[in-house]
Amino acid sequence: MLIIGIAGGTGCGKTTVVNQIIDELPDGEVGVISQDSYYNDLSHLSLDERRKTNFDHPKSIDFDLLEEHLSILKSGKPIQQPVYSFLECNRTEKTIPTYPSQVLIVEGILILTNAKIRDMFDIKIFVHADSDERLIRRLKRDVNERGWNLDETLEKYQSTIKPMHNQFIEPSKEFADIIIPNNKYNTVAVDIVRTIINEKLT
Ligand SMILES: Nc1ncnc2c1ncn2[C@@H]1O[C@H](COP(=O)(O)OP(=O)(O)O)[C@@H](O)[C@H]1O
Ligand SMILES: Nc1ccn([C@@H]2O[C@H](COP(=O)(O)O)[C@@H](O)[C@H]2O)c(=O)n1
Repeated sequence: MLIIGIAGGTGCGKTTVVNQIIDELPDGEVGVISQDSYYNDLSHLSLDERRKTNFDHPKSIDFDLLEEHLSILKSGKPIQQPVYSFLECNRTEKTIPTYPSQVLIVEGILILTNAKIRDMFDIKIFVHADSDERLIRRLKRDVNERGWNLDETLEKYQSTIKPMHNQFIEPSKEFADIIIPNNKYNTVAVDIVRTIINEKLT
């Protein structure tokens, strides 16, 4: 199994790049795991308390479970990937059966910050977009899709998202084998990654 890790700050375009990569590949040959599925279970907190959680710190992620799941998939067995609700700020009771595949993409803001997870990747990619681009994309998404208003998003950006990005995410860029500039859609970079994957699949 070839495991590709794709990191980068919030709004840099990780999900978009992953979708562009897999869009033209044969169905079911490339599996995808999102770091978001592995946010800690916060069922013991009220929704109000959960909404105040710092979701940009490495401690917010259950890296032990992610590591266990990657090992199981590597050994050829399926896992039950947790399903995360951004509106509830918590894992749901649902899981998605995820089967071993020849190629597995793992994406998330913090995945290159954890040494054990990093070491499981054959290829490490960091998607870069300037912070103003990322903030604009993030504002639109949080307000339209994730249940936050403009003031809440800006407050969160200044109090946690930006400092956590500078402390943990940006420094993890040094572990990347490939950096994809993504202020604009980067079809050349996407084609290169797809070529690497196709070589593995043939
Ligand atoms: N290169 C790009 N140029 C303009 N908008 C983009 C680009 N890449 C992604 N977006 C948009 O930015 C938003 C965040 O992208 P997404 O892929 O969800 O980022 P991430 O997964 O890194 O948080 C989405 O609305 C997406 O359509
Ligand atoms: N309940 C939550 C949990 C996380 N976030 C934010 O998601 C960002 C990471 O996801 P990307 O798709 O942007 O990579 C991260 O910056 C968290 O602040 C959230 O808003 N709500």
